[in-house]
Amino acid sequence: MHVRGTVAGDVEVKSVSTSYGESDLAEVPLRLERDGDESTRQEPVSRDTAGQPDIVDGHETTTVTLWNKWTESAEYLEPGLELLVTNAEEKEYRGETQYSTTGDSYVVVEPTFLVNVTSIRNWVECPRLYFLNKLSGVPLNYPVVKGTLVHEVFGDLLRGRELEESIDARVDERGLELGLLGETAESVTEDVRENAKAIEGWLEQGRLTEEDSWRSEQLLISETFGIRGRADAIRRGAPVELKTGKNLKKVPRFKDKVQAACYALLLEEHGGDVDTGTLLYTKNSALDRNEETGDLTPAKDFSMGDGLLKFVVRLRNELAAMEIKGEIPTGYEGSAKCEYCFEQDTCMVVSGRLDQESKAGQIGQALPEEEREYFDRFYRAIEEERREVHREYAKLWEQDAQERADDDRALIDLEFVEKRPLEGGRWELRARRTSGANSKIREGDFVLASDGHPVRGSSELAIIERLDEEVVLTADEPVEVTRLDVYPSELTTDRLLAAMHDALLKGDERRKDILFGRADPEFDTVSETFIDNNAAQNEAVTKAVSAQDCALIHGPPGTGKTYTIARAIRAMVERGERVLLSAFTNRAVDNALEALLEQLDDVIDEDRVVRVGSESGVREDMQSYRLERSGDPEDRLAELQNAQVVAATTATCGSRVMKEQAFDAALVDEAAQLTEPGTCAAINLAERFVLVGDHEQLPPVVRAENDLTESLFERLVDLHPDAGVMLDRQYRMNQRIQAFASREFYDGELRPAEPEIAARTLDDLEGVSRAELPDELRDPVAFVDVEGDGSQYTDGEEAARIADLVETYEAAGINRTDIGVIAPFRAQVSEITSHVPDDVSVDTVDRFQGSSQEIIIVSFTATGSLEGPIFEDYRRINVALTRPKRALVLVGDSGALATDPVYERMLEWANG
Ligand SMILES: Nc1ncnc2c1ncn2[C@@H]1O[C@H](COP(=O)(O)OP(=O)(O)OP(=O)(O)O)[C@@H](O)[C@H]1O
Repeated sequence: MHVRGTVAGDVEVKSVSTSYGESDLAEVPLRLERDGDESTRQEPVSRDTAGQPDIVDGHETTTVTLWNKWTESAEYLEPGLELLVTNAEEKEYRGETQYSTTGDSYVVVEPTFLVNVTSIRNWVECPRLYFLNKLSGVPLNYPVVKGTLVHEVFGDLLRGRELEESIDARVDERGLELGLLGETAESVTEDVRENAKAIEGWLEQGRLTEEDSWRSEQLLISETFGIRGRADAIRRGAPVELKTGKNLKKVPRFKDKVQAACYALLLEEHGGDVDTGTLLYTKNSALDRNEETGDLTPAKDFSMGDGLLKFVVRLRNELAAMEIKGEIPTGYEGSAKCEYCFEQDTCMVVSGRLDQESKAGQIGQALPEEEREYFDRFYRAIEEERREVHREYAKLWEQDAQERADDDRALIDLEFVEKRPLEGGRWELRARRTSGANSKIREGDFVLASDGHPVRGSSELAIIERLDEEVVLTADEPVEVTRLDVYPSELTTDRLLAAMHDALLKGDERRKDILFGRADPEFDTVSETFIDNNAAQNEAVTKAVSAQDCALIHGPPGTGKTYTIARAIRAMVERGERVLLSAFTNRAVDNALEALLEQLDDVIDEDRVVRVGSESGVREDMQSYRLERSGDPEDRLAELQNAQVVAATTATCGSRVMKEQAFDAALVDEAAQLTEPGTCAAINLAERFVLVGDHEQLPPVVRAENDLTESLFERLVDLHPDAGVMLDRQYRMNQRIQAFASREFYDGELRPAEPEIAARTLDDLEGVSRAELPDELRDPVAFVDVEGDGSQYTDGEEAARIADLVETYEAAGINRTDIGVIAPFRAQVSEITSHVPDDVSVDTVDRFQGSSQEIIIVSFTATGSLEGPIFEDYRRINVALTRPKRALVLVGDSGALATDPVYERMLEWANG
């Protein structure tokens, strides 16, 4: 029986005498968890449990006794933490049902906190090392790249690829990284070959006996133990870990055993019975027998004892509890000796700079207090964001398939079509969609492809190659795919942390003075005219070009932000500077790049402009600028180094490759949609920076509510008003359309750039006459009152009315592709989509930001009262109302809207 609940009070640890001698025990008051609908709940399978375990639920508080070594985990317990005890024993005590651990029990603290296997491995080495790794990320260095290559070749060999072919292909794929490291393909090939020999020899042995069954790298998630990771390989159901180092002892290193034991736990949860683990030290086979003494066999097996598995769970508990409590490890938690640690210096520097307690001690001077306070705040905020990612993982098993689909996180009910082996041992999987449901899942995404359940079924990490009526995926191993789930990734969180670390601990002092408001940004004198028909744009370019530190360009909708950025970059390029162009989304990067290419036409050669990004992320017409990663290291390096303009998303700016680059200036578009550390990822790479954005439009997209919700752009606009310029002439909207937004969000300062813009109407479109429209639609702004159907997130009546409007416009000669419909909820987007023809674009505000249409129809989806979030943030309504050029139609219940002052003013304007 499993017992799960929340710690409800103080935990008492004590020693008692039993018939076996002195024993430790901890009494934990636990408020038992109440689970959902009994009939639909599936329980995880667990070690040593025949059949389905029962879970005790209800609301009552009981006592759970943890015996012996589990008292170590009890030490970290605090009220509010979640606890799971597997295979617990039930007993009656003074009329109360209580529970205690048995010999088969595991005690898991905060099981939904999914700890990565590599984190546990780092933690056992030293908890402080785990923290340092988390903070600074893994830099680009040869051992890391070589390690990755050897792992890739290992996977290829297991999938039956030929050794030399695999090495050549894998080394080729890493051309760019190797180039940056100054390596040649030949020397790396040789190095990898030496390591791969160990693998091949060992595989051969296995094949001789014909007993081996293999599979390559597998992603495993345990909902019971709160662990996830990717095992390098599984042989006869047992984990095999590859290490590119040497080990001349008979037995594997302890930390390596711990890692293999994590995979054993994961495999057991998936129905396995693991009694051994294998470590393969590939360097052993490259050593010279005459020079080395010891056991040179690469493969070391060990038996997977119960004690080790439990030890691993206790380690994981310690880590999870510290993270949940937001504590930072000091190193005293473990027994490692600092003098043997390669990271001792780094550890001391970080401890010194941040004034953290550390076993290694501190060196250097502490950062000013306000910077340490900033670090603490943002560290916490980023970790909260990580928790949200962990919650996303938990939803993989907490929600059923339909809930996942409704939440837009899965494509379900696919019909499996076929699996086809690809060259190089990978697989192509095909499935047919049985419904046209919308989903977040896009081509190029990593997804969990499963035969029904992403965690409990057979599942693989796959890439979506194509997504229309049919889904085409590629994966390492075949799976009869019937369902795809969004794969939650911590990569963004990891990069935010590293960007903050770099900005604070490696950042230039002057830069920090600016960021913390200790100094004012300075400007050179530049008297050139860059743009002669728009004074604010000209001032913005002048500020960008002359900035010694930073410039901030505030660009309301349609004011030529992209144009201004392009013009500024051209001026910088003409001055011989190297420039980084970045933005939050790939789409924005490509848009800006397109505008820039026009400007750069006669200024520099095309090959000096490089777009860094993945094939699926970069727009079709920008592919020719995309930096190829594979090929000869020297050529790849030259291509990047030669580039005077590099364009990449801010996430990519945090990649190992981009972190090696340096620029004179970084220009960041859509900066108001970026968190502070997200912005730092780009500006860390440059001497000075220019942020362009509009804090009256959408804020950063984050899961948690904390310091990450305000952009650096917005903060700096307040902090350094003199470094800012607001573009005040817009090139998009008819005068009538822009009036409300200008008044409400831009102090009435926004105006049409030219009389023709102000006077735009649908009459300007070919074959269109407003005279053919009903009276109420002739004005550029119209309000259509619909009472609505009373549902919370959808409104069928509004959807039907919108379908009529589309028909009316069509009858007046308007192309359907010129109409956009914006709704506040995805459910209403689906509802409207099912009412209107396919070529009308219907979406949420978030997906419309940055684009424009001739006609925009807004569905408010509010009935009766305004309770519940409609466009819950006024910035969303600003975006929605500023997308159209020639006509805007608002559809909603005027009674409900009039209850909010902003919407009331909107109604007055629309009806005016
Ligand atoms: N100084 C200018 N003279 C003439 N046309 C301009 C000028 N500045 C911008 N434009 C035009 O105005 C339109 C909008 O410009 P742009 O796309 O740069 O705006 P934006 O502010 O980036 O828009 P959004 O708010 O959608 O991000 C474009 O067609 C652009 O060519």
